[in-house]
Amino acid sequence: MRTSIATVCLSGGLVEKLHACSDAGFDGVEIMDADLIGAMESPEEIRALCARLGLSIDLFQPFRDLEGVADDVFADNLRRAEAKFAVMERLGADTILVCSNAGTATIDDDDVAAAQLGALADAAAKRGIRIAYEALAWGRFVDDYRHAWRIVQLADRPNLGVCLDSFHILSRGHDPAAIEEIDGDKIFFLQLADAPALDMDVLSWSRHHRLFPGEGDFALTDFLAHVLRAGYTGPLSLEVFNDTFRQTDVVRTAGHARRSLTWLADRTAAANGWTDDLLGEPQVARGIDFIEIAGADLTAVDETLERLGFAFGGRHRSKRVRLWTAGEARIILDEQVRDETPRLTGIGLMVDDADAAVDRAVALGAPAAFRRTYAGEQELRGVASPDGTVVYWSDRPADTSWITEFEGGSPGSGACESGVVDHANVGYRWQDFDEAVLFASSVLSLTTQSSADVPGPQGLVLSQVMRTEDGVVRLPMNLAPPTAPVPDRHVAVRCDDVVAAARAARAAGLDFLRIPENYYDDLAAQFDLDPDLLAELRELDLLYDRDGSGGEFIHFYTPTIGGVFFELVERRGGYDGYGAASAPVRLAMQRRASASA
Ligand SMILES: O=C(O)c1ccc(O)c(O)c1
Ligand SMILES: [Mg+2]
Repeated sequence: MRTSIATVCLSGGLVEKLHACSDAGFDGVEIMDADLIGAMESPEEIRALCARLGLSIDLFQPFRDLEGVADDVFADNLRRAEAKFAVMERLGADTILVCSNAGTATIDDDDVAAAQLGALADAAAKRGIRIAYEALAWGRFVDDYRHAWRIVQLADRPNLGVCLDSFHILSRGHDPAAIEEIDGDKIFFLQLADAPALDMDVLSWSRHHRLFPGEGDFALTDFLAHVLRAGYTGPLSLEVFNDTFRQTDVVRTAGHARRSLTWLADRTAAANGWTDDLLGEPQVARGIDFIEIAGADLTAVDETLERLGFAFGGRHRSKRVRLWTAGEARIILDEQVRDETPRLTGIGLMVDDADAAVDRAVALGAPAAFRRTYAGEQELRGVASPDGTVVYWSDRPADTSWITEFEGGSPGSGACESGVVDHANVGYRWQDFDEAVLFASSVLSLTTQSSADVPGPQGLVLSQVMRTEDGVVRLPMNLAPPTAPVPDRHVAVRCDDVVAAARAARAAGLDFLRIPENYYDDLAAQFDLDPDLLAELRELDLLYDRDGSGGEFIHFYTPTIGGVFFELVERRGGYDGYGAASAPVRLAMQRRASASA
Protein backbone atom coordinates (compact mmCIF):
# COMPACT_ATOMS: atom_id res chain seq x y z
CA MET A 1 0.00 0.00 0.00
CA ARG A 2 1.38 3.35 -1.06
CA THR A 3 0.11 6.25 1.02
CA SER A 4 -0.30 9.88 0.18
CA ILE A 5 -1.87 12.97 1.69
CA ALA A 6 -3.07 16.29 0.38
CA THR A 7 -1.16 19.20 1.86
CA VAL A 8 -4.48 20.93 2.50
CA CYS A 9 -5.12 18.52 5.38
CA LEU A 10 -2.42 20.10 7.53
CA SER A 11 -1.54 23.35 9.26
CA GLY A 12 1.51 25.47 8.57
CA GLY A 13 3.55 26.34 5.52
CA LEU A 14 4.32 23.98 2.67
CA VAL A 15 7.84 23.14 3.84
CA GLU A 16 6.65 22.31 7.36
CA LYS A 17 3.87 20.18 5.94
CA LEU A 18 6.23 18.22 3.73
CA HIS A 19 8.56 17.48 6.63
CA ALA A 20 5.63 16.31 8.74
CA CYS A 21 4.29 14.06 5.96
CA SER A 22 7.68 12.46 5.54
CA ASP A 23 8.17 12.01 9.30
CA ALA A 24 4.75 10.37 9.56
CA GLY A 25 5.77 7.81 6.94
CA PHE A 26 3.74 8.92 3.94
CA ASP A 27 5.13 7.89 0.56
CA GLY A 28 3.80 10.87 -1.33
CA VAL A 29 1.76 14.07 -1.31
CA GLU A 30 -0.90 15.90 -3.26
CA ILE A 31 0.37 19.44 -3.52
CA MET A 32 -2.36 22.04 -3.31
CA ASP A 33 -1.82 24.93 -5.65
CA ALA A 34 -2.61 27.43 -2.85
CA ASP A 35 0.13 25.95 -0.66
CA LEU A 36 2.67 26.37 -3.45
CA ILE A 37 1.49 29.88 -4.28
CA GLY A 38 1.95 30.84 -0.64
CA ALA A 39 5.47 29.44 -0.42
CA MET A 40 8.72 31.39 -0.87
CA GLU A 41 10.41 28.29 -2.30
CA SER A 42 10.42 27.80 -6.05
CA PRO A 43 8.80 24.71 -7.59
CA GLU A 44 12.35 23.39 -8.19
CA GLU A 45 13.18 23.81 -4.51
CA ILE A 46 9.97 22.04 -3.45
CA ARG A 47 10.77 19.25 -5.90
CA ALA A 48 14.25 18.88 -4.42
CA LEU A 49 12.89 18.93 -0.87
CA CYS A 50 10.35 16.21 -1.68
CA ALA A 51 13.09 14.10 -3.25
CA ARG A 52 15.28 14.54 -0.19
CA LEU A 53 12.36 13.63 2.10
CA GLY A 54 11.50 10.56 0.04
CA LEU A 55 8.10 11.93 -0.98
CA SER A 56 6.72 11.55 -4.47
CA ILE A 57 4.46 14.32 -5.75
CA ASP A 58 1.49 12.17 -6.67
CA LEU A 59 -0.92 14.92 -7.65
CA PHE A 60 -1.06 18.64 -8.29
CA GLN A 61 -4.47 20.15 -7.58
CA PRO A 62 -7.03 21.55 -8.11
CA PHE A 63 -7.71 22.90 -11.57
CA ARG A 64 -11.21 24.35 -11.61
CA ASP A 65 -13.99 25.31 -13.99
CA LEU A 66 -12.60 23.90 -17.22
CA GLU A 67 -15.40 22.21 -19.13
CA GLY A 68 -18.93 22.92 -20.28
CA VAL A 69 -18.12 26.47 -21.38
CA ALA A 70 -18.32 28.55 -24.57
CA ASP A 71 -15.33 28.50 -26.95
CA ASP A 72 -13.86 31.86 -25.91
CA VAL A 73 -14.00 30.90 -22.23
CA PHE A 74 -12.45 27.56 -23.05
CA ALA A 75 -9.58 29.19 -24.91
CA ASP A 76 -8.75 31.15 -21.79
CA ASN A 77 -9.08 28.00 -19.66
CA LEU A 78 -6.49 26.29 -21.87
CA ARG A 79 -4.16 29.23 -21.40
CA ARG A 80 -4.57 28.92 -17.59
CA ALA A 81 -3.94 25.20 -17.84
CA GLU A 82 -0.75 25.62 -19.87
CA ALA A 83 0.62 27.87 -17.13
CA LYS A 84 -0.12 25.22 -14.50
CA PHE A 85 1.42 22.48 -16.68
CA ALA A 86 4.58 24.57 -16.78
CA VAL A 87 4.59 24.75 -12.96
CA MET A 88 4.07 20.98 -12.82
CA GLU A 89 7.06 20.39 -15.06
CA ARG A 90 9.18 22.42 -12.68
CA LEU A 91 7.74 20.48 -9.73
CA GLY A 92 8.15 17.14 -11.42
CA ALA A 93 4.44 16.33 -10.94
CA ASP A 94 2.81 14.29 -13.69
CA THR A 95 -0.88 14.19 -12.69
CA ILE A 96 -3.26 17.12 -12.28
CA LEU A 97 -6.69 16.96 -10.73
CA VAL A 98 -9.42 18.68 -12.69
CA CYS A 99 -12.64 19.22 -10.71
CA SER A 100 -15.95 19.17 -12.52
CA ASN A 101 -17.04 22.71 -13.29
CA ALA A 102 -18.91 24.18 -10.32
CA GLY A 103 -18.74 27.82 -11.30
CA THR A 104 -18.67 28.80 -14.95
CA ALA A 105 -20.32 25.93 -16.82
CA THR A 106 -23.11 27.05 -19.10
CA ILE A 107 -23.42 24.09 -21.47
CA ASP A 108 -24.97 20.90 -20.16
CA ASP A 109 -23.75 18.59 -22.88
CA ASP A 110 -21.50 15.57 -22.40
CA ASP A 111 -20.10 15.87 -25.92
CA VAL A 112 -18.93 19.41 -25.22
CA ALA A 113 -17.44 18.41 -21.85
CA ALA A 114 -15.69 15.42 -23.47
CA ALA A 115 -14.33 17.52 -26.34
CA GLN A 116 -12.95 20.14 -23.95
CA LEU A 117 -11.44 17.60 -21.57
CA GLY A 118 -10.01 15.83 -24.64
CA ALA A 119 -8.40 19.05 -25.86
CA LEU A 120 -6.96 19.64 -22.41
CA ALA A 121 -5.63 16.08 -22.32
CA ASP A 122 -3.96 16.55 -25.73
CA ALA A 123 -2.24 19.70 -24.50
CA ALA A 124 -1.14 17.86 -21.35
CA ALA A 125 0.09 14.85 -23.35
CA LYS A 126 2.74 17.01 -25.01
CA ARG A 127 4.33 17.38 -21.59
CA GLY A 128 3.69 13.83 -20.39
CA ILE A 129 0.99 15.02 -17.98
CA ARG A 130 -2.13 13.05 -17.03
CA ILE A 131 -5.55 14.50 -16.21
CA ALA A 132 -7.61 13.05 -13.35
CA TYR A 133 -11.20 14.28 -13.66
CA GLU A 134 -13.17 14.44 -10.41
CA ALA A 135 -16.93 14.92 -10.05
CA LEU A 136 -17.46 17.42 -7.23
CA ALA A 137 -20.64 16.70 -5.26
CA TRP A 138 -21.73 20.27 -6.08
CA GLY A 139 -20.60 20.31 -9.71
CA ARG A 140 -22.88 22.39 -11.97
CA PHE A 141 -23.68 19.64 -14.49
CA VAL A 142 -21.37 16.81 -13.40
CA ASP A 143 -21.80 15.83 -9.75
CA ASP A 144 -21.66 12.03 -9.92
CA TYR A 145 -18.58 9.87 -10.51
CA ARG A 146 -20.51 7.70 -12.97
CA HIS A 147 -21.18 10.77 -15.07
CA ALA A 148 -17.50 11.79 -14.93
CA TRP A 149 -16.56 8.28 -16.06
CA ARG A 150 -18.99 8.46 -19.02
CA ILE A 151 -17.39 11.72 -20.15
CA VAL A 152 -13.89 10.29 -19.76
CA GLN A 153 -14.93 7.31 -21.91
CA LEU A 154 -16.41 9.65 -24.51
CA ALA A 155 -13.22 11.72 -24.66
CA ASP A 156 -11.19 8.54 -24.93
CA ARG A 157 -7.65 9.82 -24.36
CA PRO A 158 -4.91 7.65 -22.87
CA ASN A 159 -3.85 10.39 -20.44
CA LEU A 160 -7.39 11.17 -19.24
CA GLY A 161 -8.91 9.23 -16.34
CA VAL A 162 -11.03 9.78 -13.26
CA CYS A 163 -10.19 10.76 -9.72
CA LEU A 164 -12.48 9.12 -7.17
CA ASP A 165 -13.08 10.93 -3.91
CA SER A 166 -15.02 9.05 -1.24
CA PHE A 167 -16.53 12.25 0.09
CA HIS A 168 -18.20 13.31 -3.15
CA ILE A 169 -19.57 9.83 -3.70
CA LEU A 170 -20.74 8.88 -0.22
CA SER A 171 -21.99 12.32 0.81
CA ARG A 172 -24.48 12.16 -2.05
CA GLY A 173 -25.46 8.60 -1.26
CA HIS A 174 -24.23 7.41 -4.67
CA ASP A 175 -23.77 3.66 -4.81
CA PRO A 176 -20.02 2.95 -4.87
CA ALA A 177 -20.57 -0.53 -6.33
CA ALA A 178 -20.44 0.87 -9.89
CA ILE A 179 -16.79 1.80 -9.30
CA GLU A 180 -16.06 -1.81 -10.21
CA GLU A 181 -17.31 -1.06 -13.73
CA ILE A 182 -14.47 1.42 -14.26
CA ASP A 183 -11.22 0.09 -15.74
CA GLY A 184 -8.71 0.01 -12.92
CA ASP A 185 -6.07 1.77 -14.98
CA LYS A 186 -8.51 4.57 -15.74
CA ILE A 187 -8.82 5.38 -12.05
CA PHE A 188 -5.93 7.82 -12.02
CA PHE A 189 -6.27 8.81 -8.39
CA LEU A 190 -8.09 7.94 -5.17
CA GLN A 191 -8.89 10.42 -2.41
CA LEU A 192 -10.19 9.20 0.91
CA ALA A 193 -12.09 11.10 3.54
CA ASP A 194 -14.57 10.16 6.20
CA ALA A 195 -17.26 12.50 7.53
CA PRO A 196 -19.95 12.60 10.19
CA ALA A 197 -23.50 12.07 8.94
CA LEU A 198 -24.69 15.68 8.84
CA ASP A 199 -27.74 17.15 7.27
CA MET A 200 -26.29 20.27 5.69
CA ASP A 201 -25.31 21.72 2.36
CA VAL A 202 -22.71 19.47 0.83
CA LEU A 203 -20.12 22.15 0.00
CA SER A 204 -19.86 23.39 3.61
CA TRP A 205 -19.91 19.81 4.85
CA SER A 206 -16.99 18.99 2.55
CA ARG A 207 -14.91 22.09 3.23
CA HIS A 208 -15.20 22.06 7.04
CA HIS A 209 -16.21 18.68 8.38
CA ARG A 210 -14.29 15.97 6.59
CA LEU A 211 -12.52 13.54 8.91
CA PHE A 212 -9.81 10.94 8.60
CA PRO A 213 -11.01 7.38 7.96
CA GLY A 214 -12.34 5.75 11.12
CA GLU A 215 -13.58 8.99 12.64
CA GLY A 216 -16.89 9.48 10.88
CA ASP A 217 -19.90 7.60 9.61
CA PHE A 218 -18.95 6.66 6.03
CA ALA A 219 -18.61 2.98 5.11
CA LEU A 220 -15.05 3.40 3.90
CA THR A 221 -13.93 -0.23 4.02
CA ASP A 222 -16.70 -1.10 1.54
CA PHE A 223 -15.80 1.89 -0.57
CA LEU A 224 -12.12 1.02 -0.70
CA ALA A 225 -12.89 -2.62 -1.47
CA HIS A 226 -14.81 -1.53 -4.60
CA VAL A 227 -11.90 0.62 -5.75
CA LEU A 228 -9.34 -2.13 -5.20
CA ARG A 229 -11.57 -4.72 -6.89
CA ALA A 230 -11.77 -2.42 -9.90
CA GLY A 231 -8.01 -2.89 -10.15
CA TYR A 232 -6.76 0.45 -8.82
CA THR A 233 -3.10 0.22 -7.85
CA GLY A 234 -2.24 3.85 -7.11
CA PRO A 235 -1.75 5.41 -3.70
CA LEU A 236 -4.41 5.68 -1.02
CA SER A 237 -4.49 9.40 -0.49
CA LEU A 238 -6.14 11.45 2.23
CA GLU A 239 -7.93 14.63 1.30
CA VAL A 240 -9.49 15.97 4.45
CA PHE A 241 -10.65 19.56 4.66
CA ASN A 242 -11.20 20.15 8.37
CA ASP A 243 -10.99 23.33 10.40
CA THR A 244 -9.51 21.59 13.43
CA PHE A 245 -6.75 19.75 11.60
CA ARG A 246 -5.70 22.94 9.88
CA GLN A 247 -5.03 24.46 13.29
CA THR A 248 -3.52 21.58 15.23
CA ASP A 249 0.12 20.63 15.46
CA VAL A 250 1.24 19.55 12.01
CA VAL A 251 3.54 16.71 13.09
CA ARG A 252 0.93 15.21 15.34
CA THR A 253 -1.86 15.55 12.77
CA ALA A 254 0.26 13.93 10.07
CA GLY A 255 0.92 10.96 12.36
CA HIS A 256 -2.77 10.79 13.20
CA ALA A 257 -3.63 10.87 9.49
CA ARG A 258 -1.16 8.11 8.72
CA ARG A 259 -2.67 5.90 11.41
CA SER A 260 -6.10 6.28 9.83
CA LEU A 261 -4.81 4.76 6.59
CA THR A 262 -3.11 1.88 8.37
CA TRP A 263 -6.39 1.16 10.09
CA LEU A 264 -8.44 1.45 6.90
CA ALA A 265 -6.16 -0.85 4.92
CA ASP A 266 -6.23 -3.40 7.72
CA ARG A 267 -10.01 -3.37 8.09
CA THR A 268 -10.56 -3.54 4.33
CA ALA A 269 -8.16 -6.46 3.97
CA ALA A 270 -9.76 -8.26 6.90
CA ALA A 271 -13.30 -7.76 5.55
CA ASN A 272 -12.33 -9.21 2.18
CA GLY A 273 -10.07 -12.05 3.23
CA TRP A 274 -7.01 -10.36 1.72
CA THR A 275 -3.73 -10.99 3.45
CA ASP A 276 -1.92 -7.78 2.46
CA ASP A 277 -1.91 -4.97 4.98
CA LEU A 278 -3.21 -7.16 7.79
CA LEU A 279 -2.28 -6.21 11.32
CA GLY A 280 -2.91 -8.60 14.19
CA GLU A 281 -6.39 -9.70 15.14
CA PRO A 282 -8.34 -6.86 16.83
CA GLN A 283 -8.94 -7.56 20.49
CA VAL A 284 -12.45 -6.62 21.48
CA ALA A 285 -12.62 -5.74 25.17
CA ARG A 286 -14.54 -8.20 27.31
CA GLY A 287 -14.71 -5.90 30.30
CA ILE A 288 -13.10 -3.08 32.21
CA ASP A 289 -10.40 -4.37 34.54
CA PHE A 290 -9.85 -1.05 36.35
CA ILE A 291 -9.92 2.70 36.09
CA GLU A 292 -6.90 4.69 37.23
CA ILE A 293 -7.09 8.16 38.71
CA ALA A 294 -3.89 10.07 39.37
CA GLY A 295 -3.25 13.19 41.38
CA ALA A 296 -0.81 14.58 43.92
CA ASP A 297 -3.36 14.33 46.71
CA LEU A 298 -6.28 11.98 46.32
CA THR A 299 -7.62 11.98 49.86
CA ALA A 300 -10.82 13.71 48.73
CA VAL A 301 -11.32 10.86 46.24
CA ASP A 302 -10.76 8.28 48.99
CA GLU A 303 -13.41 9.98 51.07
CA THR A 304 -15.90 10.13 48.21
CA LEU A 305 -15.45 6.47 47.27
CA GLU A 306 -15.78 5.37 50.87
CA ARG A 307 -19.01 7.33 51.29
CA LEU A 308 -20.28 5.92 48.00
CA GLY A 309 -19.97 2.46 49.58
CA PHE A 310 -16.76 1.29 47.91
CA ALA A 311 -14.58 -1.18 49.82
CA PHE A 312 -10.99 -0.16 50.51
CA GLY A 313 -8.85 -2.69 48.66
CA GLY A 314 -5.66 -1.61 50.41
CA ARG A 315 -2.40 0.18 49.77
CA HIS A 316 0.05 -1.08 47.20
CA ARG A 317 3.01 -2.69 48.87
CA SER A 318 5.63 -0.75 46.94
CA LYS A 319 4.01 2.39 45.49
CA ARG A 320 1.88 5.33 46.54
CA VAL A 321 -1.14 3.65 45.03
CA ARG A 322 -4.44 2.62 46.60
CA LEU A 323 -7.28 0.40 45.45
CA TRP A 324 -11.03 0.82 45.93
CA THR A 325 -13.58 -1.72 44.75
CA ALA A 326 -17.33 -1.98 44.37
CA GLY A 327 -18.06 -5.52 43.25
CA GLU A 328 -16.23 -5.82 39.92
CA ALA A 329 -15.59 -2.09 39.67
CA ARG A 330 -11.99 -1.40 40.61
CA ILE A 331 -10.57 2.07 40.96
CA ILE A 332 -6.87 2.66 41.40
CA LEU A 333 -5.69 5.90 42.96
CA ASP A 334 -2.17 6.80 41.97
CA GLU A 335 -0.40 9.51 43.95
CA GLN A 336 2.97 9.05 42.26
CA VAL A 337 2.55 12.30 40.36
CA ARG A 338 3.53 15.79 41.43
CA ASP A 339 1.42 18.93 41.38
CA GLU A 340 -1.42 17.31 39.52
CA THR A 341 -5.08 17.84 40.14
CA PRO A 342 -7.00 14.53 40.25
CA ARG A 343 -7.88 13.20 36.83
CA LEU A 344 -8.65 9.99 35.02
CA THR A 345 -5.34 8.82 33.60
CA GLY A 346 -5.72 5.15 32.77
CA ILE A 347 -8.11 2.39 31.80
CA GLY A 348 -7.45 -1.32 32.12
CA LEU A 349 -9.28 -3.52 29.63
CA MET A 350 -9.70 -7.27 29.67
CA VAL A 351 -9.23 -9.01 26.33
CA ASP A 352 -8.68 -12.55 25.08
CA ASP A 353 -5.05 -11.86 24.21
CA ALA A 354 -3.41 -8.88 25.88
CA ASP A 355 -0.11 -9.25 24.02
CA ALA A 356 -1.93 -9.24 20.69
CA ALA A 357 -3.77 -6.07 21.73
CA VAL A 358 -0.50 -4.31 22.55
CA ASP A 359 1.18 -5.47 19.35
CA ARG A 360 -1.70 -4.26 17.22
CA ALA A 361 -1.75 -0.91 19.01
CA VAL A 362 1.96 -0.45 18.45
CA ALA A 363 1.52 -1.38 14.77
CA LEU A 364 -1.07 1.39 14.62
CA GLY A 365 1.54 3.83 15.86
CA ALA A 366 0.58 4.05 19.53
CA PRO A 367 3.58 4.47 21.83
CA ALA A 368 4.06 1.64 24.32
CA ALA A 369 3.60 2.65 27.94
CA PHE A 370 5.58 1.01 30.66
CA ARG A 371 4.96 1.12 34.33
CA ARG A 372 7.60 0.37 36.89
CA THR A 373 7.06 -3.05 38.36
CA TYR A 374 9.01 -4.86 41.02
CA ALA A 375 9.77 -8.54 41.39
CA GLY A 376 6.66 -10.57 41.97
CA GLU A 377 4.33 -7.89 40.63
CA GLN A 378 2.11 -8.43 37.66
CA GLU A 379 3.45 -6.77 34.57
CA LEU A 380 0.90 -4.60 32.82
CA ARG A 381 1.36 -3.77 29.16
CA GLY A 382 -0.29 -0.86 27.54
CA VAL A 383 -0.02 2.14 25.26
CA ALA A 384 -0.50 5.86 25.60
CA SER A 385 -3.48 7.29 23.77
CA PRO A 386 -3.02 10.58 21.90
CA ASP A 387 -4.05 12.73 24.86
CA GLY A 388 -1.80 10.79 27.24
CA THR A 389 -4.41 8.55 28.88
CA VAL A 390 -2.86 5.10 29.20
CA VAL A 391 -4.73 1.97 28.17
CA TYR A 392 -3.60 -1.31 29.76
CA TRP A 393 -4.66 -4.72 28.64
CA SER A 394 -4.92 -7.89 30.67
CA ASP A 395 -5.98 -11.36 29.68
CA ARG A 396 -9.45 -12.59 30.34
CA PRO A 397 -10.50 -14.43 32.43
CA ALA A 398 -9.33 -11.59 34.58
CA ASP A 399 -5.86 -12.17 35.84
CA THR A 400 -6.54 -10.07 38.89
CA SER A 401 -3.59 -11.40 40.85
CA TRP A 402 -2.41 -7.79 40.92
CA ILE A 403 -5.09 -7.20 43.57
CA THR A 404 -3.00 -9.18 46.04
CA GLU A 405 -0.28 -6.54 45.68
CA PHE A 406 -2.54 -4.31 47.80
CA GLU A 407 -2.48 -4.70 51.57
CA GLY A 408 -4.63 -3.64 54.49
CA GLY A 409 -8.01 -3.45 52.78
CA SER A 410 -11.33 -3.30 54.57
CA PRO A 411 -14.91 -4.05 53.47
CA GLY A 412 -17.27 -1.42 52.16
CA SER A 413 -20.76 -0.54 53.27
CA GLY A 414 -22.37 -3.17 51.07
CA ALA A 415 -24.68 -0.94 49.05
CA CYS A 416 -22.32 -1.11 46.12
CA GLU A 417 -21.48 -4.80 46.18
CA SER A 418 -23.15 -5.43 42.85
CA GLY A 419 -21.01 -2.76 41.20
CA VAL A 420 -19.40 -2.84 37.80
CA VAL A 421 -17.98 0.02 35.73
CA ASP A 422 -20.88 1.01 33.48
CA HIS A 423 -19.03 3.61 31.48
CA ALA A 424 -16.16 6.03 31.65
CA ASN A 425 -17.09 9.40 30.30
CA VAL A 426 -14.01 11.08 28.90
CA GLY A 427 -13.73 14.71 27.94
CA TYR A 428 -11.17 15.84 25.40
CA ARG A 429 -9.77 19.16 24.36
CA TRP A 430 -10.93 20.15 20.87
CA GLN A 431 -7.43 19.46 19.54
CA ASP A 432 -7.54 15.87 20.77
CA PHE A 433 -11.09 14.82 20.09
CA ASP A 434 -11.04 13.38 16.56
CA GLU A 435 -7.75 11.65 17.14
CA ALA A 436 -9.22 10.11 20.30
CA VAL A 437 -12.17 8.79 18.28
CA LEU A 438 -9.78 7.19 15.81
CA PHE A 439 -7.75 5.73 18.68
CA ALA A 440 -10.93 4.22 20.15
CA SER A 441 -12.04 2.71 16.84
CA SER A 442 -8.65 1.53 15.63
CA VAL A 443 -6.65 0.64 18.74
CA LEU A 444 -9.48 -0.21 21.13
CA SER A 445 -11.69 -1.82 18.44
CA LEU A 446 -14.72 0.05 19.74
CA THR A 447 -17.54 1.02 17.43
CA THR A 448 -19.07 4.43 16.99
CA GLN A 449 -22.58 5.08 18.12
CA SER A 450 -24.42 8.09 16.78
CA SER A 451 -23.16 11.37 18.17
CA ALA A 452 -25.31 13.96 19.89
CA ASP A 453 -25.01 17.60 20.86
CA VAL A 454 -25.73 18.17 24.55
CA PRO A 455 -26.63 21.73 25.51
CA GLY A 456 -24.52 23.02 28.39
CA PRO A 457 -23.97 26.42 29.95
CA GLN A 458 -20.94 26.99 27.72
CA GLY A 459 -22.58 25.89 24.50
CA LEU A 460 -23.26 22.57 22.86
CA VAL A 461 -21.04 19.69 23.93
CA LEU A 462 -20.48 17.13 21.21
CA SER A 463 -20.80 13.66 22.67
CA GLN A 464 -19.78 10.56 20.77
CA VAL A 465 -20.30 7.15 22.35
CA MET A 466 -17.67 4.50 21.54
CA ARG A 467 -18.56 1.02 22.76
CA THR A 468 -18.34 -2.69 22.27
CA GLU A 469 -21.35 -4.22 20.54
CA ASP A 470 -22.41 -5.91 23.77
CA GLY A 471 -22.09 -2.72 25.81
CA VAL A 472 -19.63 -4.23 28.27
CA VAL A 473 -17.25 -1.37 27.54
CA ARG A 474 -18.74 2.04 26.91
CA LEU A 475 -16.79 5.24 26.51
CA PRO A 476 -18.90 8.31 25.89
CA MET A 477 -16.39 10.84 24.57
CA ASN A 478 -17.08 14.54 24.91
CA LEU A 479 -15.58 17.51 23.22
CA ALA A 480 -14.96 19.92 26.09
CA PRO A 481 -15.66 23.64 25.68
CA PRO A 482 -12.47 25.45 24.66
CA THR A 483 -12.44 27.39 27.93
CA ALA A 484 -12.43 24.29 30.16
CA PRO A 485 -9.00 24.10 31.85
CA VAL A 486 -9.04 20.29 32.25
CA PRO A 487 -11.75 18.42 30.40
CA ASP A 488 -13.95 16.69 32.97
CA ARG A 489 -14.03 12.96 33.07
CA HIS A 490 -16.11 10.70 35.16
CA VAL A 491 -16.54 7.09 36.08
CA ALA A 492 -20.05 5.67 36.19
CA VAL A 493 -20.55 2.60 38.33
CA ARG A 494 -23.67 0.52 37.83
CA CYS A 495 -25.36 -1.22 40.71
CA ASP A 496 -28.60 -3.17 41.26
CA ASP A 497 -30.31 -0.68 43.53
CA VAL A 498 -29.19 2.87 43.06
CA VAL A 499 -31.88 4.25 45.35
CA ALA A 500 -30.58 2.17 48.28
CA ALA A 501 -27.00 3.11 47.35
CA ALA A 502 -27.96 6.79 47.28
CA ARG A 503 -29.63 6.52 50.66
CA ALA A 504 -26.60 4.81 52.16
CA ALA A 505 -24.24 7.38 50.64
CA ARG A 506 -26.37 10.22 51.95
CA ALA A 507 -26.32 8.63 55.41
CA ALA A 508 -22.54 8.32 55.16
CA GLY A 509 -22.37 12.06 54.61
CA LEU A 510 -21.72 12.17 50.87
CA ASP A 511 -22.52 15.44 49.21
CA PHE A 512 -24.42 14.88 45.96
CA LEU A 513 -24.57 17.18 43.04
CA ARG A 514 -27.66 19.28 43.85
CA ILE A 515 -30.47 19.05 41.32
CA PRO A 516 -32.95 21.94 40.97
CA GLU A 517 -36.64 21.60 41.85
CA ASN A 518 -37.50 22.73 38.33
CA TYR A 519 -36.01 19.51 37.01
CA TYR A 520 -38.45 17.40 39.02
CA ASP A 521 -41.41 19.55 37.98
CA ASP A 522 -40.37 18.89 34.40
CA LEU A 523 -39.96 15.14 35.00
CA ALA A 524 -43.52 15.00 36.32
CA ALA A 525 -44.69 16.73 33.16
CA GLN A 526 -42.68 14.52 30.82
CA PHE A 527 -43.31 11.10 32.30
CA ASP A 528 -46.40 10.08 34.17
CA LEU A 529 -44.26 9.02 37.14
CA ASP A 530 -45.43 7.19 40.21
CA PRO A 531 -45.66 9.93 42.90
CA ASP A 532 -43.64 7.85 45.39
CA LEU A 533 -40.82 7.40 42.88
CA LEU A 534 -40.90 11.10 42.03
CA ALA A 535 -40.71 12.00 45.72
CA GLU A 536 -37.78 9.65 46.17
CA LEU A 537 -35.94 11.09 43.17
CA ARG A 538 -36.52 14.59 44.48
CA GLU A 539 -35.44 13.74 48.00
CA LEU A 540 -32.20 12.10 46.91
CA ASP A 541 -31.17 14.41 44.01
CA LEU A 542 -31.56 11.50 41.59
CA LEU A 543 -31.90 11.93 37.85
CA TYR A 544 -34.27 9.87 35.73
CA ASP A 545 -34.74 8.91 32.12
CA ARG A 546 -37.02 6.52 30.25
CA ASP A 547 -36.62 5.19 26.73
CA GLY A 548 -39.25 4.38 24.11
CA SER A 549 -39.63 0.78 25.26
CA GLY A 550 -40.04 1.56 28.93
CA GLY A 551 -36.39 1.00 29.97
CA GLU A 552 -35.43 3.28 32.83
CA PHE A 553 -32.24 4.95 34.02
CA ILE A 554 -31.75 6.33 37.51
CA HIS A 555 -28.48 7.97 38.47
CA PHE A 556 -26.71 10.58 40.56
CA TYR A 557 -23.40 12.41 40.61
CA THR A 558 -20.79 13.24 43.20
CA PRO A 559 -19.22 16.68 43.27
CA THR A 560 -16.20 17.18 41.02
CA ILE A 561 -12.78 16.67 42.57
CA GLY A 562 -10.17 18.37 40.40
CA GLY A 563 -11.00 16.95 36.97
CA VAL A 564 -12.91 13.87 38.00
CA PHE A 565 -16.25 12.88 39.50
CA PHE A 566 -18.32 9.75 39.93
CA GLU A 567 -21.77 8.68 38.91
CA LEU A 568 -23.79 5.81 40.27
CA VAL A 569 -26.32 4.38 37.84
CA GLU A 570 -28.98 1.74 37.62
CA ARG A 571 -30.36 0.46 34.33
CA ARG A 572 -33.83 -1.09 34.35
CA GLY A 573 -35.60 -2.94 31.55
CA GLY A 574 -32.77 -2.85 29.03
CA TYR A 575 -32.20 0.94 29.04
CA ASP A 576 -29.17 1.45 26.80
CA GLY A 577 -28.46 5.18 26.90
CA TYR A 578 -26.69 7.57 29.25
CA GLY A 579 -29.42 9.89 30.42
CA ALA A 580 -28.56 12.47 27.76
CA ALA A 581 -31.79 14.33 28.50
CA SER A 582 -30.52 15.23 31.97
CA ALA A 583 -26.99 16.15 30.87
CA PRO A 584 -27.86 19.85 30.47
CA VAL A 585 -29.06 19.95 34.09
CA ARG A 586 -25.95 18.18 35.26
CA LEU A 587 -23.67 20.53 33.33
CA ALA A 588 -25.51 23.58 34.64
CA MET A 589 -25.34 22.36 38.23
CA GLN A 590 -21.66 21.51 37.94
CA ARG A 591 -20.96 24.97 36.64
CA ARG A 592 -22.87 26.46 39.55
CA ALA A 593 -20.96 24.26 42.01
CA SER A 594 -17.58 25.21 40.54
CA ALA A 595 -18.47 28.92 40.59
CA SER A 596 -19.28 28.76 44.30
CA ALA A 597 -16.28 26.57 45.16
O1 LIG B 1 -13.69 21.85 -2.17
C1 LIG B 1 -13.12 21.86 -3.26
O2 LIG B 1 -13.17 22.80 -4.02
C2 LIG B 1 -12.37 20.66 -3.68
C3 LIG B 1 -11.21 20.75 -4.41
C4 LIG B 1 -10.51 19.63 -4.78
C5 LIG B 1 -10.97 18.39 -4.41
O3 LIG B 1 -10.33 17.25 -4.73
C6 LIG B 1 -12.13 18.29 -3.68
O4 LIG B 1 -12.54 17.08 -3.33
C7 LIG B 1 -12.82 19.40 -3.31
MG1 LIG C 1 -11.26 15.53 -3.89
